[in-house]
Amino acid sequence: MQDSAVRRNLQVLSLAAWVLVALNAVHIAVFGLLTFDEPVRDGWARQIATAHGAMAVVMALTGWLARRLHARPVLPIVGRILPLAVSAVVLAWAIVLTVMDQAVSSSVNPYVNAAVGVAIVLLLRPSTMVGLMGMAWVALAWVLGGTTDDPAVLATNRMNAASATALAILVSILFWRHYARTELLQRALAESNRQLEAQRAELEALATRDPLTGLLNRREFVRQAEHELARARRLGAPLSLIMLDLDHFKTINDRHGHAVGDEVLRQTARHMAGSTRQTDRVARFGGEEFVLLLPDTSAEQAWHLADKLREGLARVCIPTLGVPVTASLGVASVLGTESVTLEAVLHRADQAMYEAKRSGRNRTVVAADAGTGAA
Ligand SMILES: Nc1nc2c(ncn2[C@@H]2O[C@H](COP(=O)(O)OP(=O)(O)OP(=O)(O)O)[C@@H](O)[C@H]2O)c(=O)[nH]1
Repeated sequence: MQDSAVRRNLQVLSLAAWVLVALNAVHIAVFGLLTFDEPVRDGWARQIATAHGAMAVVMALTGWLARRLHARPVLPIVGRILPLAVSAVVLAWAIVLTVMDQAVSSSVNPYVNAAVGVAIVLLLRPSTMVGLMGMAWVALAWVLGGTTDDPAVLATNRMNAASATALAILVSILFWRHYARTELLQRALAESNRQLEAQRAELEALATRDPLTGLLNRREFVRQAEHELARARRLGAPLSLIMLDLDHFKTINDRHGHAVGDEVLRQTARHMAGSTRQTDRVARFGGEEFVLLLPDTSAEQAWHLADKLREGLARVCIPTLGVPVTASLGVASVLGTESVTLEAVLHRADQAMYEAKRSGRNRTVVAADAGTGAA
């Protein structure tokens, strides 16, 4: 049986078992206190009280076990067979009670109650239910043959039990079908939720990431940088930007092909992302141009990082290239107190980067108005 049905059975059993214990207690009290002058009736009342006592112990154990097993992440085999075993025990017990009752009445009520009770409380596969109830009815019909002398009473008891058996099977099948349909719907819903979530994540990645390098794209970078700039202004904290442009990238493309050019871009992106803090933002701004946003970072600290990046880039190994990759970097910083737009800071970093290109490439320049001068 599916895990969900077994778990649902264990959950229901952990409560239903205690309800049966309470019913057993009421029966023990009533039949234990009843006294009759006739020894047959007196003996019958003791037997009923004893049978309920035995069942109370079984059900208390069942309730305790079902609760423990239900909490387990992986269901052990005992958890899987418990609901079926309990159904069989309850039906066997009801047959015993029914036979005992024949001493004072001709009813099959205990069997009827147990059959309908099992059908309502537990979710069993239709084939299991048919087998179980079929065997129970055959057993009852057979033992009644030994305890009932009147053929009319025997016939009506067997037929009443057969009707209860059929009713229990019908109820059980209806419950099972409802469960199976709900389970299927829930699975379909979970699957479509999973697909929706995957599509949402994919769309978000498409909207915010550069597909080649996986870095933030320009639009998302600008959105996040605006937010960081406003935060820096509010807190009076410094903020720096590094603009990085690969040197002679066109030559790399022309000599080695676009695939190698793309690999250089990917390795550069990996190098940049791997050299920065989690709070920093790295983006591919377009072509072979990258940008880094460094919150809470002064111009001097940013220069150190930029130059470390530049030096590290030469060690990024692309075997087919033969020569090291180099880049020109521009650094611009703002103090928290400064009222400046993101566009203006980006422009300063861009100017500094072009200054690095002009003065020979493979170097880092800090924008003059950031206060540190060129390096
Ligand atoms: N492989 C590859 N090349 C790209 C991509 N985007 C832009 N490029 C190429 O990058 C090259 C940039 O060339 P330029 O702007 O002349 O710059 P450069 O050759 O690096 O020269 P300097 O910046 O002055 O050192 C162009 O050839 C573009 O085709 C890309 O996604 N993949």
